[in-house]
Amino acid sequence: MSDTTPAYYGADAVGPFLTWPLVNEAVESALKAVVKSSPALTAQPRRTFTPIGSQSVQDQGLLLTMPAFVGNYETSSRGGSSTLACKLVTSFSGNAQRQPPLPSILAHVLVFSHQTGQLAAIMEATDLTTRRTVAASLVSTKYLYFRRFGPDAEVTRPITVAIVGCGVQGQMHALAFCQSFRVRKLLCNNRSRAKAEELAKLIGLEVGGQAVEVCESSREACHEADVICVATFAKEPLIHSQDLKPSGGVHINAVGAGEIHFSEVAPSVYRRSKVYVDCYANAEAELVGLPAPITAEVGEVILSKDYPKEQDITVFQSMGMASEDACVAQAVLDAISAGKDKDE
Ligand SMILES: NC(=O)C1=CN([C@@H]2O[C@H](COP(=O)(O)OP(=O)(O)OC[C@H]3O[C@@H](n4cnc5c(N)ncnc54)[C@H](O)[C@@H]3O)[C@@H](O)[C@H]2O)C=CC1
Ligand SMILES: O=C(O)C1=NCCCC1
Repeated sequence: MSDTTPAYYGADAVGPFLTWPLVNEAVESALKAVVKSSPALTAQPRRTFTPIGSQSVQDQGLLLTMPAFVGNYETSSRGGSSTLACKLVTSFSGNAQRQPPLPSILAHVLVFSHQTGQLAAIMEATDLTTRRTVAASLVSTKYLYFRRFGPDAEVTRPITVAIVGCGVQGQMHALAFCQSFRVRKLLCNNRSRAKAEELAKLIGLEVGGQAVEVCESSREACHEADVICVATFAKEPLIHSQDLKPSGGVHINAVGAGEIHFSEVAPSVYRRSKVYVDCYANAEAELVGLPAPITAEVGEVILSKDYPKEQDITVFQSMGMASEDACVAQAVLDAISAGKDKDE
């Protein structure tokens, strides 16, 4: 009988493969694959939320189950690829206050053979989750912000970036945006100043010569920003219409969530904005009450090239979707087995 024990890949085994080219490509594939008109075959049922405790869901913790099949999606290395996976992820917003602190978001992805249904691998996916979420913001910023200024703007155009919320997501957004785009200034704000200062220090160490400012308020961080990334557990809005650059031409990656996904950004901002999502199906379930209509899925914009206008305010309402995790996990597995083949 063949060995059916799934391979286990811990964080140390997965980490070296989570490069920006790999993660960005896999996430862009997933964003396109969920679009109805795409040639890929995607099944991404609604994720489930299991609240732990009976008081405030957000304070107690959540377990999310996130299944997806993405069939026949495009990759540069393999042509058409398919993946079947389910991510199990917990969100405990109090973890950062523990001694020693733990990440608020912890995850594993189970990857199955899409031909036999056998469980092929279990992959630690905490860092994968962080990076694929940042990749969704990078890809969205490329197409929803930069492309409004022309085909090479993501390489040529300098931007000022605000990071509101300097936890795991905020830190990784800051690093990746400075490494991927021409960031002339990075403005950081966090509820506790110490975290914003920690991030400024990290950027100083990792990205030589980067101009960074720690701001007392989210307003101060946002007032001259072209691109804003907000990733907190705030239940009340942190970003208001009057905080934005008066000239318009602003893109917001709204990544975090309080009790609802859109709690960090004020209704006054949504009402002035074009709002884009990763996936309509999730939005139907998870963005009930969003104060503005949804303009399109990000994948639709990539495929149609129907970019926003220069002065538009755009919001990428990032919920996170299972297809992103499945495509990234599959790309990591492919890279691991390509490495093994080379060694043999
Ligand atoms: N859209 C997506 O795909 C994903 C979204 N997330 C969300 O991103 C957010 C941040 O996650 P992490 O960075 O991992 O968490 P974290 O705990 O590492 O960082 C959260 C940061 O937000 C700040 N914060 C918390 N509550 C706040 C409040 N009420 N007002 C202002 N600031 C507050 C904290 O000081 C902390 O620096 C969470 O809401 C999480 O659920 C996480 C993973 C994927
Ligand atoms: O997509 C994910 O993964 C998450 N989304 C919302 C918050 C927890 C993790």
